[in-house]
Amino acid sequence: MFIESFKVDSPNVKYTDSEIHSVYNYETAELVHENRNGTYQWIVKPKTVKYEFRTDTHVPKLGVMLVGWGGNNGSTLTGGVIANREGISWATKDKVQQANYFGSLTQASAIRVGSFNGEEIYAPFKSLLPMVNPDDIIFGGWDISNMNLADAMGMGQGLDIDLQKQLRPYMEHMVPLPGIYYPDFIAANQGSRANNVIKGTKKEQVQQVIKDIKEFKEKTKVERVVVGTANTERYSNVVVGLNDTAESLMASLERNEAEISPSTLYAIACVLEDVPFINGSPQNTFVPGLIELAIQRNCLIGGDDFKSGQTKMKSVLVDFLVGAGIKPTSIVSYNHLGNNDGMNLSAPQTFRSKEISKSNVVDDMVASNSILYEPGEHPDHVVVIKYVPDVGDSKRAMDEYTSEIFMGGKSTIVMHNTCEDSLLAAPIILDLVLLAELSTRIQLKAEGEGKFHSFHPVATILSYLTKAPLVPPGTPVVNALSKQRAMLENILRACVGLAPENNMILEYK
Ligand SMILES: NC(=O)c1ccc[n+]([C@@H]2O[C@H](COP(=O)([O-])OP(=O)(O)OC[C@H]3O[C@@H](n4cnc5c(N)ncnc54)[C@H](O)[C@@H]3O)[C@@H](O)[C@H]2O)c1
Ligand SMILES: O=P([O-])([O-])O[C@@H]1[C@@H](O)[C@H](O)[C@@H](O)[C@H](O)[C@@H]1O
Repeated sequence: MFIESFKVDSPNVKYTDSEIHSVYNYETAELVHENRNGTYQWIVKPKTVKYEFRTDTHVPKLGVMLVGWGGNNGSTLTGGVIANREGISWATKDKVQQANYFGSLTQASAIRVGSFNGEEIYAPFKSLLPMVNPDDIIFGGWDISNMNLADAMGMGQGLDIDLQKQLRPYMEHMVPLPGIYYPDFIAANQGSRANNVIKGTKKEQVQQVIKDIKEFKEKTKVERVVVGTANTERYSNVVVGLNDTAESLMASLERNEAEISPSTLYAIACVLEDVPFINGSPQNTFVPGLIELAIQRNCLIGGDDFKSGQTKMKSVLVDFLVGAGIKPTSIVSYNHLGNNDGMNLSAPQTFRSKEISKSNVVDDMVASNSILYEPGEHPDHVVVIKYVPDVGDSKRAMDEYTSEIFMGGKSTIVMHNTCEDSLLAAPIILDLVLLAELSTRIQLKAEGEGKFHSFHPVATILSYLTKAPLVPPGTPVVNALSKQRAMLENILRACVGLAPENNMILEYK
């Protein structure tokens, strides 16, 4: 059975007019290596840590400003939210289609709440804690192209024509603010777009972005703003004295250093303005100096690179294979597509950013099983992306997974996936901004800690949505999709006094 909402009745949770306060016993375990009876043994010591969570239940009016707003994903997301907000339906060659948020974890997935008269009860994921209603989001942002959002949506080829026609009146007046443009960081084929750029030094550009954010807040009266990047750049060189610390990065800004990328400049502006910043693109926007700056100023940053298609599937399949004791020995991921990101990725330097973010996704799963892999051993892993204009946003992905099975056997799994790239990514962007905003309303305190505090500013909680999760120094990177989703759901369950979903359903055993 499915219910729309619920409240928890437990001594571990208290609802007030302004917050949800919960107490949660976090069950974990620590190991010691001890000499027991003359031989060393690994001893596991279960440990319970009492946490308290406080969630501010005031849901703010949210503004979302996208870097690359006039791109395929930015225009598609904007159009999709307007279509949902206005209840637009449109004719396709198959049927009359209603607007929906399919592909969004927060808007279209469910959680198991418990049982009622022996029946399993499920509820919307978004019913766990008060979240922003995406229909209410106010969009804005920057682009190096001054194309209005209606025309940009048309270029994107993601949304049906009849829908685009209905959306045009809402979007044709939306024009991105001038962006920060340095051709060295993107493919040369992007140069023809650059007719809408902020002049001045890098410091002046940062100051302009801060001014843009302030003016956006004033004009729209939004209470909170979250910024996301949506444009692929080449990696920035990380250099001691240039961007390795917050101090060196800010000094480099003063010196107008060429190696500070546009996306890092936007990120600096956001951190200085205490605006959560999400990197949906593959490059290392978050150079060490920027990470240190965000930590110093306790400003949420999250990324990298939306996890939407091949890589999302890879983080499921490799987890299944390794978890089943099957040894992947080669993984070949090929895709071709014809959208502007595909054209941008046709340059070696920008492709390299994507190759990195798509390749590291199996590292944690491989490293978790020394029965299958010797230390340092890993599958052959190849990523190929080709630009084929004719297919537009309809990405064609082909993956081949070869594994060793029982007694020298071989298993080869081949997958083919065709999808509109922007229709996969847009709901991911939505989840990222909604969950980033929600996480800034959550405070926690472990036993022994004197006071409540926010989550660590490097938002590991968002890792389910990113190909290459950004984690605080020393934190393990988890890419397995099921673990990432369970982590996110269980943290939100703890905030409302529900136990982690352990799938044991002992009542039926
Ligand atoms: N399925 C997906 O579409 C998917 C999945 C994962 C990641 N991504 C990433 O999301 C990002 C956006 O994808 P897209 O399809 O919308 O790309 P896009 O090329 O259509 O849009 C990028 C936009 O950014 C603009 N831009 C470039 N440099 C800029 C700058 N310095 N400042 C402001 N604007 C700038 C461009 O003019 C363009 O309008 C890319 O980095 C892509 O790799 C997309
Ligand atoms: O999400 P995913 O399918 O693994 O990876 C995709 C790439 O293969 C594609 O070429 C690129 O344009 C998209 O931005 C996305 O990053």
